[in-house]
Amino acid sequence: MSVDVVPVKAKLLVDESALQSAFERLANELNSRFMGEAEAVVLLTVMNGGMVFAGQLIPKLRFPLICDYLHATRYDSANKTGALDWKARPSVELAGRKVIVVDDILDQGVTCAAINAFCTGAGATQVVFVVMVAKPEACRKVAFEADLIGLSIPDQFVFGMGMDYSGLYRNLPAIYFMPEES
Ligand SMILES: O=P(O)(O)OC[C@H]1O[C@H](OP(=O)(O)OP(=O)(O)O)[C@H](O)[C@@H]1O
Ligand SMILES: Nc1nc2[nH]cnc2c(=O)[nH]1
Repeated sequence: MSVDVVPVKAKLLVDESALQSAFERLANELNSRFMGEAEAVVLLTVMNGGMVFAGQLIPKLRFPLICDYLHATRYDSANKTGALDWKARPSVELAGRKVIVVDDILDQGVTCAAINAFCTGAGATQVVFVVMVAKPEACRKVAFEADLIGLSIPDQFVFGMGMDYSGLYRNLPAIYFMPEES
C-alpha cells in the first residue's frame, strides 16, 4: 500500500474548515452543559481514533476536567471477530462522577455501547458521548445514539483526523474516503 501523505485515489469528504466549525460548536455545547459544575468532570478519550479529536476539543473546554483515556478496539488486523478488545481501562475513579466520552466515529455502535455499560457499571452518574462523526442509524448493530455529533456522514469507510486506513493516515487534517471501496 502507498504511504503518500494523502492516498492518490482518496476523495475529500469533510474539509478542515468544516471540521474546525464542528469542533467549535461541540465545545460550545459542552461548555453550556458543564460550565458551573461544582465537581470536576471526567473526560475519557477512546484510543486510538479519538486522540486527535480530543486534542482539538479539550483546550476549548471551560470547566474543571480530569482527562483520562481508555483503549478499546474491534477493528485491528489481529481481530477477526469484531468483538471489542479492551486494551486499557480508565485509571481514574468514575463512581459518583459525570463522564464525557470522546470518540472519533459512531458506526455499528458496539464500541460506544460497551463503553457506556462500563462507565455506568463503574458508577458514573452521567455519561455523555461526543463523537466527531456518525454514520446513519441503519449502520448500528446495537441500538446506540451519541449525545453530541460533530458531523453526520454517509456509510463509507473514512479516514483522517484520527481515523486510520490500514493503520495509516490518522494525521490527515481532513476526512477522506476511497471511492472504489464505497
Ligand atoms: O461503532 P463501531 O462500529 O463499534 O466502531 C467505532 C469504533 O471503531 C474505531 O475504533 P477501532 O476499533 O478501529 O480502533 P482505533 O480507534 O484504534 O482505530 C473507532 O475509533 C471507534 O472507536
Ligand atoms: N477508520 C475508520 N474506523 C472505523 N471504525 C468504524 N467505522 C470506521 C470507519 O469508517 N473508518
